[in-house]
Amino acid sequence: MRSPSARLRIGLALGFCLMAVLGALATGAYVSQSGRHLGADYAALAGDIVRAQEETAELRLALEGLMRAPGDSFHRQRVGKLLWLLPERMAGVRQALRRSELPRTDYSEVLGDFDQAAETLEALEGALAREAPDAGTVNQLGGELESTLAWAYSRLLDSIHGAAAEQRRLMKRLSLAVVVLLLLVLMVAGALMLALARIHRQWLSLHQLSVTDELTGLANRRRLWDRAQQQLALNRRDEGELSLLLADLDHFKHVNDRFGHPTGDAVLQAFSRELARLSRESDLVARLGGEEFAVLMPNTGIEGARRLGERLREATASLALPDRAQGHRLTISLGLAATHAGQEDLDQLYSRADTALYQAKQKGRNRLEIHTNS
Ligand SMILES: Nc1nc2c(ncn2[C@@H]2O[C@H](COP(=O)(O)OP(=O)(O)OP(=O)(O)O)[C@@H](O)[C@H]2O)c(=O)[nH]1
Repeated sequence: MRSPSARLRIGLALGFCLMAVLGALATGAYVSQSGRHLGADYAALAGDIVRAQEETAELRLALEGLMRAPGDSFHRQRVGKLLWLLPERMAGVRQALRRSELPRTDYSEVLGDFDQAAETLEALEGALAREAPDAGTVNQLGGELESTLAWAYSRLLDSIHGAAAEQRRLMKRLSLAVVVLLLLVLMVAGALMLALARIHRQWLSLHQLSVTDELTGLANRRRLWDRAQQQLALNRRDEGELSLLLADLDHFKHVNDRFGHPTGDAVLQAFSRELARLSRESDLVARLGGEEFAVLMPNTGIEGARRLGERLREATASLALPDRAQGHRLTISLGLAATHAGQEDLDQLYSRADTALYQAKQKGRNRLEIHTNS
């Protein structure tokens, strides 16, 4: 037994396949139909027909002229030429029609008219071939020929104009379809770009959150670790120095117990601001957790780092605390270690700085201790 959601998925997939097949069939039919219409050269065919119409009328006039002046060689030559030209023209139009995209039903009657005109033409040639052609017969046959062909050609022109109009309609529809398609593509591309930009923004803010301490806005332990690893790798190449200063607020439990946890938070935030203010831009200031902080100082040796530590220790003692903690004297203990040319890994450097911090606590707090590598 399939679950309802599986059935729904199968139904959707089948529906999609059906729509895709129907869409493909409809598109194929439309494209082949349009292709036939769009590819047809109706202008050339119409041109041939108009010329044939003119020549038919010309034949009748030439016949009348010849009957008025039977000895006139100009009329004789003209008639002779047109009698040769007319069947040629009909054969040409016949062939063009066969090759054209016009449906046969549109011109089958015209082909019948052509057959009839061919017979009339034959009779006309017979009448003209007599020694003394009868003007009445010749003019009558000429008139019949003209009216048969004029009617046939005008019906043909109507069909061609209809087909050409259809061709123009198709062109318009196709152009509209192309514009709509283009707009759709642009809309989809735009929506895709917006979605990507949004995902990218969300990813950036998520990444930022994952490396930031929520309470203080400082870097967190993970960020400090990443940055320290990079810096140690760099120092191995440029033989630079790297100092790590650990700072731990003294008797912070007492702050929480006496003023409450929210005030303790506010004290941590005030201290963080001071720590960030006193550090250089190239330093990385982080909260490692609880009341323990760290400052990673690239290209800084023990002496420079010690000066920052002392400044920080003094600034903490005179730090303006939140109202509820007024009267409390905040102090910190600091542990410092430095390494040269990335000789140690981060765990070793951290461990030495932590040992120095432990010593500072042991020696009475509110002091800075240095762990040298000797
Ligand atoms: N308000 C607040 N307190 C915290 C936070 N994280 C840790 N603490 C408190 O920090 C105090 C740390 O106490 P201890 O580890 O005993 O250290 P301490 O009291 O500072 O004593 P020493 O480090 O030995 O000077 C505990 O009371 C924790 O509850 C925090 O995010 N906010």
